[in-house]
Amino acid sequence: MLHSIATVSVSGSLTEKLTAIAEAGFAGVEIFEADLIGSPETPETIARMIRDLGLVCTAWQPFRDFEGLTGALRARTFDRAERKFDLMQTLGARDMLVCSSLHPEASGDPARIVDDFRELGERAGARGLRVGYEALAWGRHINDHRQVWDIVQAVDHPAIGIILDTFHSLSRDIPIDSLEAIDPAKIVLVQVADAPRLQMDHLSWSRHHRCMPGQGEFAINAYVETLARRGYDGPLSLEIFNDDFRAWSARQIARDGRRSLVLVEEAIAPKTASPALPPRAAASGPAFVEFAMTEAEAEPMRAMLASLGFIRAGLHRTLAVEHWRLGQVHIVINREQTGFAASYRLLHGPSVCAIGVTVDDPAAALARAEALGMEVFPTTVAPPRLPMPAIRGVGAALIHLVDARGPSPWTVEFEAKDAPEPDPLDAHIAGIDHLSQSMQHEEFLSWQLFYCALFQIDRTRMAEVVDPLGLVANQAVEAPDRGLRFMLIGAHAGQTLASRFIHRSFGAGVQHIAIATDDIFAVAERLAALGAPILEISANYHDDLAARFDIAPEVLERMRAGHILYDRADDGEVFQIYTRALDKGVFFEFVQRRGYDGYSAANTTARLAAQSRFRPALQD
Ligand SMILES: O=C(O)c1ccc(O)c(O)c1
Ligand SMILES: [Mg+2]
Repeated sequence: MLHSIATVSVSGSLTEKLTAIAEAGFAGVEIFEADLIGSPETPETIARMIRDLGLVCTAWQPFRDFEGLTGALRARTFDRAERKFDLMQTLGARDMLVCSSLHPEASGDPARIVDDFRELGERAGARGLRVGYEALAWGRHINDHRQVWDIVQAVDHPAIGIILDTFHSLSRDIPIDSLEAIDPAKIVLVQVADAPRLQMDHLSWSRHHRCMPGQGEFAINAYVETLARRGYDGPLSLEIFNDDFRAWSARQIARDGRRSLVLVEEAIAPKTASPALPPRAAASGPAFVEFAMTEAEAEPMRAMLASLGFIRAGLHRTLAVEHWRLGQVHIVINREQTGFAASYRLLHGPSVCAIGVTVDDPAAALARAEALGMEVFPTTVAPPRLPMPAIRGVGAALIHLVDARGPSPWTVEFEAKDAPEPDPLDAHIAGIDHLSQSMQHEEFLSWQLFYCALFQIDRTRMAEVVDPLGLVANQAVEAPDRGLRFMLIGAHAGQTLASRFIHRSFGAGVQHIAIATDDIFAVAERLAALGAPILEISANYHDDLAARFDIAPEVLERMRAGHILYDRADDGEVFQIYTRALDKGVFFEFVQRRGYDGYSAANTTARLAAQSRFRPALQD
């Protein structure tokens, strides 16, 4: 199916939109009326631009409030249609989208509507144009594609067909098997948009919360699969009204859109979609987290790591790079003064410049990333360094793809010179539980799609969490065995912890490293002995725990003393300890899960309140 997108889906001027759309590899574009009206370019110039960019104009849209009128109003609307037909011919658009009427005077009488479309079909057909009728979910009389299909059949005109839009059908829970009744030859266009399931009126839901297929909760794949199986092979066109997308980079959003359509096709026909697309990468977990810092910045970092029980396990054989280890948690401090890490440090300050993810087949994962338009970072290294393909991830930091079956970088690249014995805590640390990445809310859906496109990883439900200075969106993506988990934090503009981090680091990145333990009380004791900078939790929190749960008093006292957070859900429970942030940047968590797979929103709120005590005072 031809990949198309409506100009309303991306930000900027019409020419910026068209450029971004062509760059992302779309073949078609729907010209949205408001974008054309707002453009200083003539329709002739825009038509030339569309052609020069190698695009076809899939449709001109929307033509509103057409059907069901009488007298002068009816005459006027046909006159308006003729003018738009002129425009379409200049633009090189063959198809017009007519969306169902909201006009207060419009009649819902099907016979009148059929007459109107028959006449419009005559006029369009005479010019070699077509009209597609779309049911808006909030249309005054027509708000269901089954009604439109009845009308299109009754009109029975070669220039009149149906336009389907997944949002309008699925937001109204219209059964997908109703599509089986539609003659695919009569489908002018299929618009695709996903959305989260929200309780609100359809118009607001549609105009503000649509998202790319795979970013929401609608059964887009089943919808498109039904149409493809029925023989529809016309355009698949994204039409995404989304407040964040309007405020973000047109290029990024267009790229995400293309990626989402490739993924829909992969899901419905895995064999035929694209031979260059290896399957999603099986990832077993984070292999390491690499910090870029200067020597002066490395000193407090080392002190922090040592206070958490990490030991410096090795020094790189050729570079100013250190390997720190606690259990199976590997931290790298890169103090090189040239190269990627140094450039990253210059741009973002001391921060996480790369993470490693262990995958079964790095070459296939890299090929998939490339085929999905992800940015591959060139890495050519000489021994002793191991080749480790890399792609750009959140905040332009690298994701190194580490071969699960390859040699260990810790023994090949590093030398265990003067390494101390592991800390007693070592035996209680399994590995990294998850990494949290803070980002602007506008890019939140983009990174969610990125992870789900590349890895065998799924999303959990999005949660809104309260920071004392604003709401933040939290959404985890996790591998089926939960070996690899990322928590994505979407910060709205403001002073929240996540926003302050983004300002501090000049962009998105890893803010929080959660370490899995099997004994939180052993951790609490050891951290106290080592003098770790523990985040102090309000006594009110532990009083509330006593009210909510039946916890033995002596256990509760140990939690209070160790600043341990606790939650229980179903049959599981979770214990958490947080550290203060290092230089307003990254902080650590120790987490013990007992049959608890979530990310306690209540504890996140308590933790954010505790962290908020260290922010600068607000200015009036
Ligand atoms: O929100 C609207 O008005 C609108 C316009 C055109 C469409 O195709 C659509 O799905 C919605
Ligand atoms: Mg639509």
